[in-house]
Amino acid sequence: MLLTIDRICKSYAAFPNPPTRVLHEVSFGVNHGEALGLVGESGSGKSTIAKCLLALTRPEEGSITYDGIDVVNARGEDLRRFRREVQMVFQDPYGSLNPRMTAEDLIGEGLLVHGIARNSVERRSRVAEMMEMVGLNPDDMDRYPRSFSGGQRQRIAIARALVIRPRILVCDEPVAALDVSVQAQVINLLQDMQRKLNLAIIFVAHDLAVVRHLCENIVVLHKGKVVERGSREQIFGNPQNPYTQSLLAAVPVPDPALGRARREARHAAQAAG
Ligand SMILES: Nc1ncnc2c1ncn2[C@@H]1O[C@H](COP(=O)(O)OP(=O)(O)OP(=O)(O)O)[C@@H](O)[C@H]1O
Repeated sequence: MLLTIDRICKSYAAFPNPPTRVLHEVSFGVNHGEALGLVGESGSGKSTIAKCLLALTRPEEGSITYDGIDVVNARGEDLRRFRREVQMVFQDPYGSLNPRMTAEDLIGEGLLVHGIARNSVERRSRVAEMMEMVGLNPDDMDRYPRSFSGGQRQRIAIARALVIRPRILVCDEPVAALDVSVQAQVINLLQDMQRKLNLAIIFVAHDLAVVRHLCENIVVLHKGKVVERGSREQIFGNPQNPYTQSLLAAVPVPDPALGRARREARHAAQAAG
């Protein structure tokens, strides 16, 4: 496993009330090059997990291990390596990009911060190469975010994360703010990057339909607990947990026979208690 999350628990302070626990012994792992979907409704704890595994907040219990690094207690060179190799794309391409920075500055920032490009010429050429890779025109690198469309801004955010060649990309609802037609393009781009760069992707979403195309494995979260995890085929073809079944009921089914089989399986599971 490249990243292992082992029984993490997290509470938030709720003064004057006692702290509220929002994650209960959450465990899962991600392999090299794997796309994993983390799915659950609003408030189920997805973003809190993402923050824990990016070392932006600390769980009170449990451990997170990345390639031999104890993420919760990492310091110095270990923390720097972790911050370089595990990158993030946020939901809102409008809010996550500094409007005063050009595409070149935004995409090239990580090269500066991590001391990867030796000079501005090399940085510019790496930015141009990355822009091409994500389907942007390098001639546009002097433009500001406001002059790009929503989908293009998300491509800038993806290029910005990938330019320093991370091994894991954590995407927190990366297409939720985009038009449906643009969502598929961004998901295809992520899949393309996953394959080309042997990138592991943790794709956080409230909607199972969104993870279906990209993610080989899926973790279903409900009220801060993992209620089911399995391959895409297991989760979509033979879901065991009633909560997963209810999430699936909201996903449009292109194949009527599959829809019927799924309804029958759901009724059988309900009858069995
Ligand atoms: N900083 C905070 N302080 C107190 N409670 C918080 C904080 N952040 C999140 N919570 C609570 O923790 C729970 C999980 O929230 P979280 O944002 O992780 O869920 P989510 O599944 O990502 O939801 P969404 O899809 O709406 O972003 C919720 O009940 C939320 O109200």
